[in-house]
Amino acid sequence: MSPIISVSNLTKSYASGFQALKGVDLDVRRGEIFALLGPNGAGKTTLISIICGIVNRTSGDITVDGHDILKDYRKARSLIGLVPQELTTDAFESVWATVSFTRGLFGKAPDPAYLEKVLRTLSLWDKRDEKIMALSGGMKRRLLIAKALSHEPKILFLDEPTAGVDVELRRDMWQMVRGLKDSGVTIILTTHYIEEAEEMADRVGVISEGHIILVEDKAELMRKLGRKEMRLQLRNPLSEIPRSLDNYDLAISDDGNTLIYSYDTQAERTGITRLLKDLDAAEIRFGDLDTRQSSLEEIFVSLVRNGK
Ligand SMILES: Nc1ncnc2c1ncn2[C@@H]1O[C@H](COP(=O)(O)OP(=O)(O)OP(=O)(O)O)[C@@H](O)[C@H]1O
Repeated sequence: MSPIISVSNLTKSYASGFQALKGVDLDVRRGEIFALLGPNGAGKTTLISIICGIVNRTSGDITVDGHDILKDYRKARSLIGLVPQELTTDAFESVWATVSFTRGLFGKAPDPAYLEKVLRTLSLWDKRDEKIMALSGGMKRRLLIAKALSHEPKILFLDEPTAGVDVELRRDMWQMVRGLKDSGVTIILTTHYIEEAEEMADRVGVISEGHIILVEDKAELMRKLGRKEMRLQLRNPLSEIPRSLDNYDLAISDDGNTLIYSYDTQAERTGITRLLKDLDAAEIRFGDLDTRQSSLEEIFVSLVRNGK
């Protein structure tokens, strides 16, 4: 299937001369949730603003569902809903007027039943006659999403959708985004919260200093780069690791009570059986043992560090 968004060799230099994007290639697949991760200033907002036609590119090509975003701007833009980081709507408008107006801006015929469905999904139906200024922060965020959906886009961009949102609302928003995916909308989200990507994304792209340094299936990424740790609670504290165990990637906790063994999840052998034998030979006894897998956060931090 052809990608729904295709970006090739995209560059962006701002008027200041700063080069925010340095030759970005990216395909977004139809119907997926794609998470774009990157540290502050990496170029995430620049990239999505260019795809959405808010910022001009310097060079490169972008198509949205086959439509060139410059030559065929109106068509390309009509397929996209953008949820920006901040609300820019008139505070004196009502919720209903805002979503109706936005739909009209895209030249779509009125469809109160559709807008009602959107507002109900976002738990804003009861607030439809409220003025925006009377909404809570969480409701305002949901209104941004309702606005972005008002013209029935096929693609939804969410720029930091849950920044500064409490845990409960974050979970609600995740659920809502999953529901949108189920209804066939392709979703691209930028986020600082690795947990969000870990929870939601089908694929993850990492951007650093204007380069896409990696695009991968989330599950594959975690399998490939993930490391596991086995933690052994020692019966007697250790101050140093015996020489006989030099071949293992071992560390001791600060208090000396835990021995930590790191191993590759992809390696054919974990080395655990051999390690346990060698520990026995070195007369190191332990009580409890547990394992943990590295998180996407740890993977991300090491990627960005190495990608520089
Ligand atoms: N209008 C502008 N003029 C000059 N430089 C800009 C402009 N907008 C953004 N930049 C610079 O481009 C770089 C990328 O910014 P961008 O907002 O795309 O990053 P980001 O990855 O979205 O960051 P954040 O996570 O902090 O939102 C930054 O160094 C920023 O300072």
